[in-house]
Amino acid sequence: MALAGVRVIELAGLAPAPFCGMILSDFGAKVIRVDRTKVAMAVDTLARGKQSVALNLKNPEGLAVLKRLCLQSDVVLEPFRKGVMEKLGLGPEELLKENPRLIYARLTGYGQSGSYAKAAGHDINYLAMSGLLSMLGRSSDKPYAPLNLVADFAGGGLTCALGIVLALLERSKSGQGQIIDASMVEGAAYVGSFMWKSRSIGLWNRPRGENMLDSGAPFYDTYRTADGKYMAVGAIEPQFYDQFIQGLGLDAADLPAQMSVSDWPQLKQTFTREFAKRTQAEWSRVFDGTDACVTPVLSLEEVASHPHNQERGSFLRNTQGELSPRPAPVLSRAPAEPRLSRDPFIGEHTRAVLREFGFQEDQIEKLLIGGAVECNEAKARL
Ligand SMILES: C[C@H](CCC[C@@H](C)[C@H]1CC[C@H]2[C@@H]3[C@H](O)C[C@@H]4C[C@H](O)CC[C@]4(C)[C@H]3C[C@H](O)[C@]12C)C(=O)SCCNC(=O)CCNC(=O)[C@H](O)C(C)(C)COP(=O)(O)OP(=O)(O)OC[C@H]1O[C@@H](n2cnc3c(N)ncnc32)[C@H](O)[C@@H]1OP(=O)(O)O
Repeated sequence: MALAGVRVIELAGLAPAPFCGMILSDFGAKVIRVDRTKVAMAVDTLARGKQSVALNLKNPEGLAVLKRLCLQSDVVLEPFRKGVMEKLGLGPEELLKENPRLIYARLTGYGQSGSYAKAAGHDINYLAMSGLLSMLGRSSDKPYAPLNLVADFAGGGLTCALGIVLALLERSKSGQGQIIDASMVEGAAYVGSFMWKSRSIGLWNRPRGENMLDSGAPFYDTYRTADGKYMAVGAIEPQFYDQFIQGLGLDAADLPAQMSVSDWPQLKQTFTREFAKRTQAEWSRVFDGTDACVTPVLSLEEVASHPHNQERGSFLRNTQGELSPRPAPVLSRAPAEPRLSRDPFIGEHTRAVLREFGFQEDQIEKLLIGGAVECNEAKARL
């Protein structure tokens, strides 16, 4: 796998950093998640392939353990508010001084500088600050966040993983580590570069929800079918639009021109009426095998059994029976090999990891007794 041999210390966080860690793990890195002690249950649902060590960072011995793990690793991934790691004495200056090859990734909402740097926030706040949220939503409705996909995951976890991979690549030439300042505001804005840069061609001249790609256009929207499901239409180019109109059983000569914006509301009504006449399965049979760019809106329960996804093996099931997307993209020689075993219990690998990092048995026992670390091997064996 592409990242085999890379050792990552991931400080447990909420959603973006766990996703970043899972990407690295899926592609072969050894990812050790540092959890708190005395926690009943892991809230990281993106823990595929990770190991868990439970350390009490408010205990000087626990802190010393973390420092040792970081100094013997390639990457540290931290999801805390600006200044937390420095307060612990584990800021990048300290660690890079002792391990100059270390890649120190800091995944935050607002970045390491600026007046918001220390403020609490979540995806919706970062999305709002990126400018993108103002663009998202239906006509005459308020802005609408598409789950927490854009800032937390695309602009946060994924962008941070890209930064780590770039830093690893650069380190293979320079021998030097570096600090990654991954701000979800900036990551989200960057993911939205097309929106920014396509303003010059007038793609976003109209109010929210009234442009071609934001559900304003009748040929780029979803439509309800007779069985209460939906079809997605993305028939932008004229040759594909023609096939769409044909599939609906309409005659283009009876309709206004595709790009006549003032006629879009009327066209939407026509398409709405037509789609309501058949079920999703019936419309899928009409459009499958054409270039009309019309597809069923599949539920999470349906995606894995759709023939196309099934043929490619796009979803995988772990040993617990849970279904999830397989890692993307697919590399031809060194593809991801995601683990199918269950996620780790908190502290399941404390002892094994400490041994691997050179701690002696008597030292481990002392750390356990003193409450600096916690071990849950027994729970894992039940
Ligand atoms: C929209 C998403 C978030 C969705 C996540 C939801 C899925 C979950 C959110 C709440 C969860 C529920 C909740 O926890 C209650 C239940 C708990 C139960 O166990 C499970 C069920 C729950 C219902 C649970 C269910 C789900 O998990 C939830 C619903 C997002 O947008 S995520 C993006 C958030 N933003 C960022 O990540 C940006 C960077 N980070 C930050 O800005 C801050 O970290 C943040 C997120 C604002 C949190 O601030 P906070 O004040 O809490 O922390 P920090 O200032 O960062 O400081 C951390 C302190 O913790 C100390 N520490 C860390 N590790 C250890 C350790 N091992 N031992 C000891 N101490 C530790 C660290 O030293 C800091 O201490 P100080 O404050 O003293 O410096």
